[in-house]
Amino acid sequence: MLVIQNLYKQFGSLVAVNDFNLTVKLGETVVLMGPSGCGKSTTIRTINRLVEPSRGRVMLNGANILAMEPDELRDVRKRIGFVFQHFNLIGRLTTLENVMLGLVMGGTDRETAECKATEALTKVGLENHLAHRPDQLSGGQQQRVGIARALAYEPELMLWDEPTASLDPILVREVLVVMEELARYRASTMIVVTHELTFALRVADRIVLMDKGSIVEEGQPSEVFVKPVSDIGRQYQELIEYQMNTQAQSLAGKR
Ligand SMILES: Nc1ncnc2c1ncn2[C@@H]1O[C@H](COP(=O)(O)OP(=O)(O)OP(=O)(O)O)[C@@H](O)[C@H]1O
Repeated sequence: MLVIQNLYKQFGSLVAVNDFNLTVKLGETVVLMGPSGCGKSTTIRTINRLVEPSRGRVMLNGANILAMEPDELRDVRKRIGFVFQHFNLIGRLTTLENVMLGLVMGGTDRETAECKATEALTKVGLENHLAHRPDQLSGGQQQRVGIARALAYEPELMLWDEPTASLDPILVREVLVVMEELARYRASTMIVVTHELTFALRVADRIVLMDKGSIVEEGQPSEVFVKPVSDIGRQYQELIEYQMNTQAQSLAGKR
């Protein structure tokens, strides 16, 4: 279980995350949404201290990540997968080597690392691309390598920071399909920052809406998007209605 208590982050005079509290159950998928600049990325990055929060507690299975010494932090980070918007693959390494690299650097022997990396790449449907280099892959495939890199650690918690944001719409789908499968399989607890409404509607167990650094609303998609209680929630509701109406009208026009 992940328990985030009073998480707070200030950049100079700007409060980016303002007393954020959230409890995430094992295997749950929480989607964090909100307007640009409301603090989603900063929140998710403070969980494993890619960004050092100003104060708060992040308890993963009872241990406070924010109070950990470097050695302990390094160990706990092996149990937390992070998928970024930019895949940051190493161009001269193959797909397999890119996924193996972190494991080997973390002390896993090469044979075990190769086994785990192959298994992770198979989970994301890239078992036939092990020897390819990043420039031989599409953006969607490159992001799937990024996902496999996180999965290879068999993480108990996966943090996703806008994993589809740098992909064109056709490639977005292939990444969302992989994410959806992972969420349904409940292999790990997932916190996903995304603007992908369809994914949020279909896959999230819980939606957390943020505005100006604070949580303004949370609940199941059917609550937040159907009976919103916040302005941000109402804006998403209108957007969903608009998209559904537009699609219905264009379908009707084609008949
Ligand atoms: N390293 C930093 N130094 C100073 N200010 C920062 C830093 N990182 C983020 N901020 C500011 O903190 C606020 C929250 O940023 P954050 O990236 O967390 O928002 P976000 O909701 O993820 O936005 P987006 O959806 O556009 O990615 C913004 O005002 C941003 O400019």
